[in-house]
Amino acid sequence: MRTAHCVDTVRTAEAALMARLPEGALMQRAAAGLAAACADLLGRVYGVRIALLVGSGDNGGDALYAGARLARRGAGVSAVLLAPDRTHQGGLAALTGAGGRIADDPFAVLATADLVLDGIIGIGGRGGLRPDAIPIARAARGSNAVIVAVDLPSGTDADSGEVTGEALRADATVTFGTHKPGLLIDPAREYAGTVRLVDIGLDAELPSIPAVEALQHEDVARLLPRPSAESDKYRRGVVGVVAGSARYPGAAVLAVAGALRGGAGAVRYVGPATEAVIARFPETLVHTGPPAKAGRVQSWVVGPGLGEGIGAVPEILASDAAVLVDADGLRQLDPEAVRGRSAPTLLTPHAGEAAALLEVAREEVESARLASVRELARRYGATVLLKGSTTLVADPDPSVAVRVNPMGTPWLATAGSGDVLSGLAGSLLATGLNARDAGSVAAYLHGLAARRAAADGTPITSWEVGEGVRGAWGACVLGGRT
Ligand SMILES: NC(=O)C1=CN([C@@H]2O[C@H](COP(=O)(O)OP(=O)(O)OC[C@H]3O[C@@H](n4cnc5c(N)ncnc54)[C@H](OP(=O)(O)O)[C@@H]3O)[C@@H](O)[C@H]2O)[C@@H](O)CC1
Ligand SMILES: [K+]
Repeated sequence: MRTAHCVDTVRTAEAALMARLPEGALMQRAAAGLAAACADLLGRVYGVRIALLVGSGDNGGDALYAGARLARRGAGVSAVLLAPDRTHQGGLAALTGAGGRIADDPFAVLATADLVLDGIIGIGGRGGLRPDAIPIARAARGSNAVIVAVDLPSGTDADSGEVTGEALRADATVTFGTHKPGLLIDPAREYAGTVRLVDIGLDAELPSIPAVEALQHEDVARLLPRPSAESDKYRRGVVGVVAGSARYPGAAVLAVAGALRGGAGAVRYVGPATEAVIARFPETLVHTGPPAKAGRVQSWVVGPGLGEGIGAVPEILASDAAVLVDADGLRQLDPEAVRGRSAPTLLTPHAGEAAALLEVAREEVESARLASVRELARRYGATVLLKGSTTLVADPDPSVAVRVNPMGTPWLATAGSGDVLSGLAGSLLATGLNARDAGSVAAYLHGLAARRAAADGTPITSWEVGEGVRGAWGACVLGGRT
């Protein structure tokens, strides 16, 4: 599991650790890890030209001490001081003592740099870059240098992943002690590039429950259902899929495709697209009457491609099975009917649907994804999976870590992929996973399936994503064992 903690938590942990260590020890650990990461990225240090962008805080101090280490190994290091009268004095002395210098002309230094270290602001920053830093950040981005952000890309918000002004887009970020939520959540994540975590000994001081966490192969492998010798199809779980319409029969087929690959023992399809479903998947149990008469299920998936036919939603919400509500099912969703449920409930909106549920503009959701998913989970008293390039899954209990899916790919932005995801997550719910695990494991498998299918750089269809779930499942189980 990759975990991320918020700034206040990091500060508290840092204070507890610092109280036991000699002054400056933490910054030296950070700088040593940062310098080593830069050396790895560059492949060599001697003769390399490095520009440090140095702000007024300790983030700049890290950059200066790392610059001093690299200068001692033969790099030509120049520091661009954005707040000359508030520069970290110890760091500056270390840099000049190691042969580094203060840049007279930032633009000339940036034009020839091989590597730029962004130490403008770290976890103490507020808002985007200030006006004096903007032309310098643009010159850095416009150069041929590799840009390495210190702790986080300057101008991005550490806690929320929001980017409210201009920020410096990095090729790599070296972060200290723990990930920050913004390094995992869009839009800030896109500015971070490849993220490397440097251990500075903070782990023992950090709370065991992070703010945000991301599953990895071994976590998924641990959560995936496995049938036992006594399992029959009913004990493995039955998922009911209420999806599709005369206008959108394909949504039913794709939701069933996902459901068949999520580990449930049987899939019941309820709706008008029985012929299309059976033609593709003869193993599906089909029913054309109301869901209540379809037979027992452990979970319902309701919504994909229903169009105007959303009459079954209240009936399904009133059932005692786990319920996943997606797409058209989210329209006219009654918060009281959702909040009153005792069985697990998972809502799976994309940004537009989430915006409608929150009665805000779609851009507001996209720019504040973490806050939006938390607010939806709170309002509906349900687990919410907010789809997107970094899909988030929030529990209604705010003390539970929000899961972020690290397996997204832009190729998944294709018609029908959400239908596959709903079926898959609903199937995992039927096997007994709780809503947060079902949603986050489904998002992971779905993303991994898409990545594998698009590995050769060609566009993929939602059908192929469904087909790829088996391979993704296998990759997690095999990867999880190693
Ligand atoms: N915690 C840890 O475990 C460890 C932390 N370490 C390091 O310390 C870093 C945190 O250092 P920090 O607290 O000094 O804050 P930091 O981000 O450098 O600067 C904030 C200053 O910048 C200013 N400012 C604010 N917004 C701004 C903006 N938009 N644009 C421009 N300036 C802006 C604001 O001052 P103002 O100008 O508002 O008076 C504020 O005082 C952390 O990220 C990590 O790198 C490691 O060394 C070791 C372990
Ligand atoms: K930074």
